[in-house]
This record gives sequence, C-alpha cells and structure tokens, in this order.
Amino acid sequence: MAKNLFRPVTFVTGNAKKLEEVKAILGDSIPFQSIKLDLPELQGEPEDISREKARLASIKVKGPVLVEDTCLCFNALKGLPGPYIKWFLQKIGHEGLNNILNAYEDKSAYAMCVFSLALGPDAEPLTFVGKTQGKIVKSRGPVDFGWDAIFEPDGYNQTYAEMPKDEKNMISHRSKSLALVKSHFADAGYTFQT
Ligand SMILES: O=P(O)(O)OP(=O)(O)OP(=O)(O)OC[C@H]1O[C@@H](n2cnc3c(O)ncnc32)[C@H](O)[C@@H]1O
Ligand SMILES: [Mg+2]
Repeated sequence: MAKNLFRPVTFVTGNAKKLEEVKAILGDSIPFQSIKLDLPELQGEPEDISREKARLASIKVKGPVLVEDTCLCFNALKGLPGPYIKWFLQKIGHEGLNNILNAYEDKSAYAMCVFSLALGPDAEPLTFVGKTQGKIVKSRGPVDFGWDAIFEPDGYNQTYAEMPKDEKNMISHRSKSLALVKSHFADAGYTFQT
C-alpha cells in the first residue's frame, strides 16, 4: 500500500564528504534535502547507534529522516575501532592506526555503513547495512576524507582515496547500504509532497 510522506526525506549529517557521496550515489532516485547537524551518538552496536541517531534526528527535523553511521572494523581487533573510528582517527591518525595493527599479522578490515530511516519521531527506524571488505595499509592518496587513504578494498591495488570517486561509489560500503535503502523505497511505494 502506498504510504504518504508529507515532507521530503531529510538526510542529517555533520559530514560534508558523506553528503557529497550520498548525492552522487542517489542521484535522482530518492528526492531528499539535507541539513548539517552533528547529533549526539550512543555507544554500543552500530545498528543501535544508527537507529538512535535517526530517532534524535527525526525529533529535530519533525519529519522523515535518513542518517548513517560508518564504522571501520579491524578483524584482528574483533571489529574495533568500529563505530569509534572517528575518535581514533582524530587522536592517533592514520599512522597510529597502522601502528596498532603492527602488533598483528592480520591486517584485514571491513568498512561498514548503517543507514537508518525514521519516517517520523514516533516511528521505529529501519536499518540498512552495507559492508566492503579490504585491508589496512600505509596511507596512500589524498587525505581529505576520514580513513580513505588507509583502506584498500579487496580486489583493488588502490586505496579508496586513490580511486576515482565514481569507482569508490560503485563498490563502497555506503553504496551497498544505499542500494538497500533504494530498494526499500521502491518496494514501499512512498509518495512525496513536492
Ligand atoms: O554527522 P555524522 O553523519 O555522524 O558524520 P561523522 O563524520 O560524525 O561520521 P560517523 O559518526 O559515522 O563517524 C565515522 C568516521 O569515519 C569517517 N568516514 C565516514 N565515511 C567514510 C568513508 O567513506 N571513507 C573514509 N572515512 C569515512 C568519518 O569522517 C568519521 O571520522
Ligand atoms: Mg558522527
């Protein structure tokens, strides 16, 4: 049954680089607007953090929202830093992250993006998880987006940072998660006020 979203979806993030990628990946497939808001983040499992972000965002926006939380998970560390990668990056940088893994043979890692859609402040948010497997390497390429320069996806000899943007966007954790968001929108038959 078609559901009526009375307002367009708002993508809420404090990260301009995420927004750039979301715009490029979604194109015209889901009409959305965005606001720059750095929301408080719960500690815990990535899905719960993302869901709670959506709930808070929806209260602020007073309407349907999309948010996402991104993790970088080291297999040698059983998934850490995971959702805490932002703080690790801020404090110890690419080199510090490399140094942590010097203690381990296993340099494998995965990038994970958890989008959450909340249709309104009282609706239970839905989550959509996308993962890309790879490994942690010494920094190569531009350093203008998070940990892109130290993540080399499996099957490529370039880091995310060295790849052309559209190539990253074809294989990234973010595009996999957004593919699920897109099919959800297609299946749900939402309609938007224009
Ligand atoms: O407002 P929000 O959307 O939360 O934006 P944020 O920058 O706080 O993002 P997160 O809480 O999801 O933390 C993820 C960290 O990983 C970084 N990051 C996110 N996506 C990335 C990507 O595709 N490549 C590299 N770094 C990324 C980002 O800059 C943060 O340091
Ligand atoms: Mg954040």
